[in-house]
Formats: sequence, structure tokens, C-alpha cells
Amino acid sequence: MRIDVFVLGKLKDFAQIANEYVKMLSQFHEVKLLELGHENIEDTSSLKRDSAKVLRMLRDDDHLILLDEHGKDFDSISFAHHISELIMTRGKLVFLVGGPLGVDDSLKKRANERISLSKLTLTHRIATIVLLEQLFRSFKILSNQKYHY
Ligand SMILES: C[S@@+](CC[C@H](N)C(=O)[O-])C[C@H]1O[C@@H](n2cnc3c(N)ncnc32)[C@H](O)[C@@H]1O
Repeated sequence: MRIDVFVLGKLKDFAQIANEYVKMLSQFHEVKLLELGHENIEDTSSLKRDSAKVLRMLRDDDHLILLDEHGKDFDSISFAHHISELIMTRGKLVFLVGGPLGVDDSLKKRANERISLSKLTLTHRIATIVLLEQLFRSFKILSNQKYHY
């Protein structure tokens, strides 16, 4: 199954690290990383336009997982099992990392779930890297392969 990771913002110098994880993840699942540059950080109305763009890209049966510091928190083992269950029971998984201003309410409403990577507020770039690393860790855990513990 393909997994999409949408980022509302540019990854800039972090793109190389993100792409390394995407390549490492490809042994388990095809992961498509899409940088959807946010329009204007100063202009909150651009949040609505960015959200509309994301909503147009989603199919009704896509399972949208919003990254949110206030979302549900997991340890790596429970995150791995959660991802495994979603892969088996849902449509395509789409992870969404918000931009510097987060995401518009329309995306919060559309999200099937919100997950937290920690209680700290991270930049969209760091959040994307942590998400990709945890996905890679999940698939290593699920396939009983050795990794950094
Ligand atoms: C700079 S943060 C935006 C902060 C903004 N105040 C908000 O309410 O979302 C950029 C994006 O990174 C992701 N993010 C940041 N910290 C996170 C965390 N601890 N757990 C999960 N996602 C996080 C979220 O998707 C967030 O929208």
C-alpha cells in the first residue's frame, strides 16, 4: 500500500534527509512525500487556500492522519501496531504535517485522527523527519528486524 506524507511547507535543507528515509521506507511500502508550499505565513487566509488544496487532493476513503502536538501520543511499539492496523483496515493513509501556522479548521474536521510526536512544538521540517523516522522504526519493529533501540 502506498502511504502519502503531505507537508504544508518547504523542507529546504531537510529535504535530503527526508528523501533518505523515503528511500529506506521503500523496502516496506511506497511512500510519497509531497511538499505543498504554504502560501504566505503572514496571511492567515492563505491557510484556507492551502487547506482547500489538500482537501481537493484527498479521496473520500483516504484515512487522513493530522500531525498535531495535541493529538494522541504513542510510544514507538504502540505506534507501530497502530500503523499496522490502519494499513490492514483503512484506505490509503495520508499523513499531513501543517505549516508554520498549522492547518485550517476544515482540515482538522476532515482528519480521521490526530497524532502527536511529542508535547513540544516542532517546526514542520523537524516534524516531517521525526514522522518518517518513526514510520521506518515501525516497519522495522513489525518485521522483527534489528534497528537502533
Ligand atoms: C510549527 S508547527 C505549527 C504550530 C501551530 N501553532 C499549530 O497549532 O499547529 C508546524 C506543524 O508541525 C507539526 N507538529 C509540530 N509539532 C508537533 C508535535 N509535537 N507532534 C506532531 N506534530 C507536530 C504539526 O502538523 C504542525 O501543524
